[in-house]
Amino acid sequence: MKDILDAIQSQNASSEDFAALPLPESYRAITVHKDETEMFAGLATRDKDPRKSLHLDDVPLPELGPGEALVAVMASSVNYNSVWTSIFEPLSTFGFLERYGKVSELTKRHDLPYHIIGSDLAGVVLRTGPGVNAWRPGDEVVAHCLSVELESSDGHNDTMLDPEQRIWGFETNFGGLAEIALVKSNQLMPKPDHLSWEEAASPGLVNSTAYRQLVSANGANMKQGDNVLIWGASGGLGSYATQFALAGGATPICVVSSPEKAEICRAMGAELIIDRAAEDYRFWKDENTQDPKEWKRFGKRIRELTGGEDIDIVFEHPGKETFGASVFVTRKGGTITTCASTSGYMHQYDNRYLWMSLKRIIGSHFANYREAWEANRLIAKGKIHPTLSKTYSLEETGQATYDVHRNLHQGKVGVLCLAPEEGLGVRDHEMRAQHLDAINRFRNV
Ligand SMILES: C/C=C/C(=O)SCCNC(=O)CCNC(=O)[C@H](O)C(C)(C)COP(=O)(O)OP(=O)(O)OC[C@H]1O[C@@H](n2cnc3c(N)ncnc32)[C@H](O)[C@@H]1OP(=O)(O)O
Ligand SMILES: NC(=O)C1=CN([C@@H]2O[C@H](COP(=O)(O)OP(=O)(O)OC[C@H]3O[C@@H](n4cnc5c(N)ncnc54)[C@H](OP(=O)(O)O)[C@@H]3O)[C@@H](O)[C@H]2O)C=CC1
Repeated sequence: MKDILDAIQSQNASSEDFAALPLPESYRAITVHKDETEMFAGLATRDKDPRKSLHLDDVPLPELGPGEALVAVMASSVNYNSVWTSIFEPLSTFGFLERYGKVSELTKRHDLPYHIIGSDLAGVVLRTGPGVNAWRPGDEVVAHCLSVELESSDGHNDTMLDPEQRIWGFETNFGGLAEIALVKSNQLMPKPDHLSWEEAASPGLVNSTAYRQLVSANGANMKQGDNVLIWGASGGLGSYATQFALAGGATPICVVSSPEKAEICRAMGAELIIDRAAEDYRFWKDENTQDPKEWKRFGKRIRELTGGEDIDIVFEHPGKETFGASVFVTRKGGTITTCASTSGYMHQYDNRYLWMSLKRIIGSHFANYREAWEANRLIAKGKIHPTLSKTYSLEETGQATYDVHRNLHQGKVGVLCLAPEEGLGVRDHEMRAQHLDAINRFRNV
């Protein structure tokens, strides 16, 4: 591993040099264990502690198959799916691996008693399998997390519709929170030259998801002037949704839960901000009953901020807690686009406000190959910036995941895998200097 790291850090090793480097038989990786899936039985979601279920293990290097690549991972990031995996909710991910293992001889490799997690990476290609021509050992890359088989025509227009669509490192094994990862080569994209490894690794999953959910015609198809209500606007998804709204000429109405988070949104350029904690919205009277008066109070506040206008697009993900309010505050003909249900997936809303006002709910999930590529291109061009707030070592991934689970973080939380320290891997210093303030906006808040 040391030779691999030396070659990467030299920044001038050739593709042949990388191809000649021997690969280790094993590597360090963050895992959950199949025999521990019941360890939190009976505990409330909040009390399930990722620090107990995430392990740093030595694991054998998987065999490389056709169309695949082994990547030396310099940095990765924590996503909320890392939280779900670590608390075995809503399902243990081993069911996904078992199911994937049944697809073919090659996919059998994924069905193991341990699951190497992680759905983001920035690093360097070490080896490519048969049939890979677009990438070579030594290429500096990031990887998006869409894994598809593409054998069915169902996915040929939009790769997210493939019946064998999976999220790498969540529904497949050999993820990015590790020193080496196994990906399909069509997950690879060029690493933005002006970013460090940990900065480049942090946008992938959430940036692509926000791009499809908000910008793409497969999502809300946002246009100039739209009022976009963004829940968790300084969080993982929200920090990219806010940037897309601003960059696309829309008006974000950012919902956050503290003055510090409100300040981050202001620093991104947002002007209309609601602190849901300070204003104490209680959309639910009790576990089964919502309070439409609170939806109205929230809508009135939005109208105050916008000068009387309602919301064109709601960027939804909290789910149960907020969905009733989201449907209510959307304007006639507007769109609620949802990709998650952090606070509960059995939503309740008043359907009269949906049908009588011709609103639409759009389900959105990650991004297709092209959308992921376009989202990464915007990062590489410096039009959208990483929102990395803090970086942990691989050993500290449990703590990093705990922070996200408990909503103690801002933007994105990074993890150094092979990178010995932060700030390495930048090639285009001139471009970096142009965007330095924006790149560092979420740091140390
Ligand atoms: C990029 C990052 C993303 C995120 O972070 S997202 C957040 C994290 N992800 C999650 O929380 C999602 C976790 N996944 C799940 O909870 C489950 O994964 C799903 C609920 C999404 C799906 O459940 P399942 O059990 O895998 O599949 P079924 O499709 O519900 O299959 C159950 C049975 O129902 C049958 N069925 C499906 N559709 C129909 C239909 N229309 N009519 C009749 N039957 C149907 C199937 O065939 C199957 O049957 P048979 O059990 O016998 O195989
Ligand atoms: N389907 C897909 O493709 C994807 C789905 N997801 C899912 O989206 C969800 C959010 O992910 P991500 O943005 O990375 O997570 P983060 O935790 O980084 O950000 C979410 C933000 O939402 C806000 N929030 C949390 N709970 C509530 C609540 N009950 N009511 C209102 N606001 C709330 C918080 O902001 P504040 O406290 O400031 O209001 C929080 O910072 C997760 O469930 C994740 O699994 C994520 C990526 C892709």
